[in-house]
Amino acid sequence: MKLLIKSGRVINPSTGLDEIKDILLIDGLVAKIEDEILDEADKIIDAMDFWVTPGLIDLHVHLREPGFEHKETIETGSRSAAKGGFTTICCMPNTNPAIDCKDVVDFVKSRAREKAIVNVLPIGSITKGLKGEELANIDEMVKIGICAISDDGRTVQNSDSMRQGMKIAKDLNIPVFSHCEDETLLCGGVMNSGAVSKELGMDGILSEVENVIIARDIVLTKGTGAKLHICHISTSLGVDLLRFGKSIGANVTGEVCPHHFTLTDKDVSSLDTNMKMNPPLRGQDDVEAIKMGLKDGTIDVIATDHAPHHKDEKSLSFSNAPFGIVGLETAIPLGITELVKEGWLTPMELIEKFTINPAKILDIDKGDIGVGKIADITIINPSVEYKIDVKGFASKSKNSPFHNRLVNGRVEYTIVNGEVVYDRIKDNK
Ligand SMILES: NC(=O)N[C@@H](CC(=O)O)C(=O)O
Ligand SMILES: [Zn+2]
Repeated sequence: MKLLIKSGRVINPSTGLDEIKDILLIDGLVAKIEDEILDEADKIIDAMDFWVTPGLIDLHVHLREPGFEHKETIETGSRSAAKGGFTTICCMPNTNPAIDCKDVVDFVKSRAREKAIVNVLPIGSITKGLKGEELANIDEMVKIGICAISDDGRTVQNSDSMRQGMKIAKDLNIPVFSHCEDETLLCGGVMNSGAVSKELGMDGILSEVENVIIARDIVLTKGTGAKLHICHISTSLGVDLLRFGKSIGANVTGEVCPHHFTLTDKDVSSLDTNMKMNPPLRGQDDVEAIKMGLKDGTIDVIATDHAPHHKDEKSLSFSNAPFGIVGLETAIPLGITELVKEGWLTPMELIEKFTINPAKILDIDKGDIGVGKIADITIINPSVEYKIDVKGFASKSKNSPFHNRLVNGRVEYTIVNGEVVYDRIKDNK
């Protein structure tokens, strides 16, 4: 099988390449990257005016299988990923049962093999049942192929358990993804604590809830040397703590989600439950700090925290609805609209945070277009303007705060192992 991508703007952060090129893919691998390729091919994609980038990698996705298939399945989540331009996604273990032992890892891997159209890398839990105390059998899960450990959705409240988990992760050379929330400070909050929560009469979530654990885990990684990755940073001080951690040589990286650089707690005023997620939408100062952190390289990765919930669950009152929003199909347009168009990031810097940086954290040979490498590639129209429409989402769930939002940028093709798994025109007929 030969696939020829013609005349696209190839943006490859790992080599700094940003030029118009042709790319030939043969049998799942990149065979040539040249100014002009005249070889015959089974299929030709005209990528004129489009960006051709390494396949996007999402470190933070909730696929909900096993246990919550009414929200999403590995199959539908992978279709949503493909439509969003992601060729590799890491799935969080807060399923039922949790991904906390060999059997559940096996199950996820075999479902992914049968049903997923993108690469799915399971994340194992740190503690059994995500209960934050007794460690899961991390060693046996690593042997059969988890890419990281995390209790995401929860924090390992017990600092000693977290430290022991980090020591094991360090020995096994896998990263620890930390969802940062001190439950003793939480007090049942449902949105950011501040003027807006007061006005609405809603219980607030202090920034301290998040910041205390970010600080704790940086301290713990400084001691253990484990590779720590801070999930979904939403606060200004959280960005400063990450910057400080890096400055003292801690082995730490961090991610932010598109909603945290696009929206603020003012958007919660409507009490739309699609504005409810964890961590919550914060203040304008936090949004500015996140954008500064993205720009100066403190924040390594943009991840979606794709958290599908059924419409009946999101129809509950704001206080009772579950935390979380879908994100796979809106990440690239929000990144282009809010960060590139507004001058915060160059296209190269944006793509870096979706490709080579997450690949480095996972220590996998992806996120880089090079001759001989696996052909995972995303093709993006960066300028087209349109309104996001949740009805078109491939995800089973539609819980997005971005319905009807005017954006620029759209994924045209997603290619995994040299095969087109998403073709906008063909797949939306
Ligand atoms: N982010 C969320 O609001 N929800 C996530 C859990 C998580 O990522 O913390 C979920 O699983 O629904
Ligand atoms: Zn989380």
